Amino acid sequence: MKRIALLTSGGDAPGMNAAIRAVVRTALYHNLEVYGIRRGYQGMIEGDIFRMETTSVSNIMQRGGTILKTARSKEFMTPEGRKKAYQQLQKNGIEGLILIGGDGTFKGANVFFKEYSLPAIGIPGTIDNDIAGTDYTLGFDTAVNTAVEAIDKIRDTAEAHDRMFVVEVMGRDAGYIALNSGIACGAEDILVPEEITNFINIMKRISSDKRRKKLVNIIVVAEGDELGGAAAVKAKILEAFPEIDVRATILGHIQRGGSPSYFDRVQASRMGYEAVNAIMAGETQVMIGLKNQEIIHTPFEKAIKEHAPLNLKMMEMARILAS
Ligand SMILES: Nc1ncnc2c1ncn2[C@@H]1O[C@H](COP(=O)(O)OP(=O)(O)OP(=O)(O)O)[C@@H](O)[C@H]1O
Ligand SMILES: O=P(O)(O)OC[C@H]1O[C@](O)(CO)[C@@H](O)[C@@H]1O
Ligand SMILES: [Mg+2]
Repeated sequence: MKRIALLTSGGDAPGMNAAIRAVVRTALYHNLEVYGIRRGYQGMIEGDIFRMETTSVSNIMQRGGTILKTARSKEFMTPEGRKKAYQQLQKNGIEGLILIGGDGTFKGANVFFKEYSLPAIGIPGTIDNDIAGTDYTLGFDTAVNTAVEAIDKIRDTAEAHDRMFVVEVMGRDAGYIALNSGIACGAEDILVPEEITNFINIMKRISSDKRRKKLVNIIVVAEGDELGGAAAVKAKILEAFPEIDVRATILGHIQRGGSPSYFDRVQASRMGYEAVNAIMAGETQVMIGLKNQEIIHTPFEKAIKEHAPLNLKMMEMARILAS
């Protein structure tokens, strides 16, 4: 293999730039030519491809976002779109791909490989931490720390006013950010999509807190919880307790930005380095992941079929510790 290409796709995540740097520098060390594709699969379709050198990745490790930009491409979901993408890769002599993204990105890679047999290696980059076959996805650590800093600030004002807050964190179908930021901030309740929320229990807890004059309450809800987000949960609380002073806050995209933590930078460096080694060794359709702190290779098929399980024992622990 002489020439590979690299892209970031789906939601951006802190640490993507550190992974890009690791891929480019490792590839160049092994005399592989490396091309960057801007805006994920959409840029692949449009031929937005450029040669990368060692200086292309200088001074990017500490930056959030992705210098390659990212996108969600509807066109790549169609056979015609993927055909155009393949033609662009052929035109540029690309023999292998390294993809940094979430489960959707690897689903796309899987379909693409079935059609065109182009080798591809994945690096899990999503703040959601929801990919099976890895304990960790890039960006999760930074995103949780951002959420924790924000919720701590919300608790200050909640304490000052004796108020209840419902705080919505990201997680379309995953409760990792909610569970971990909730534990770290001592949230009184944590609502996640992986567990059916028992609202009766929440009402019982609020009644008992009221009896013992505990008025400050933080409820962390993942955006994908079946009850709905912060606004829906607030409305349900007011239905049951119209007298309670409650506010809803949506943390939103603040969780996706910012300088990556040391942990995200180190894991991104390890994964980027390993992705190049894997593609050079002739591997394909595997995602580089972490299990028990060690690098592992997981087939895309497995990574996309399952949802990473949430440790529900930690939900129970969180309830006991916050009681
Ligand atoms: N079944 C599929 N077939 C072809 N392409 C797909 C498929 N699923 C996803 N893709 C492509 O991958 C892109 C990224 O997927 P998606 O938007 O789900 O984000 P992701 O990679 O899961 O990241 P995140 O969840 O962190 O935002 C999609 O915009 C689409 O172009
Ligand atoms: O606003 P966008 O870019 O569609 O992304 C929102 C989604 O992306 C994620 O943050 C993952 O990156 C999800 O948790 C969230 O639902
Ligand atoms: Mg996803």
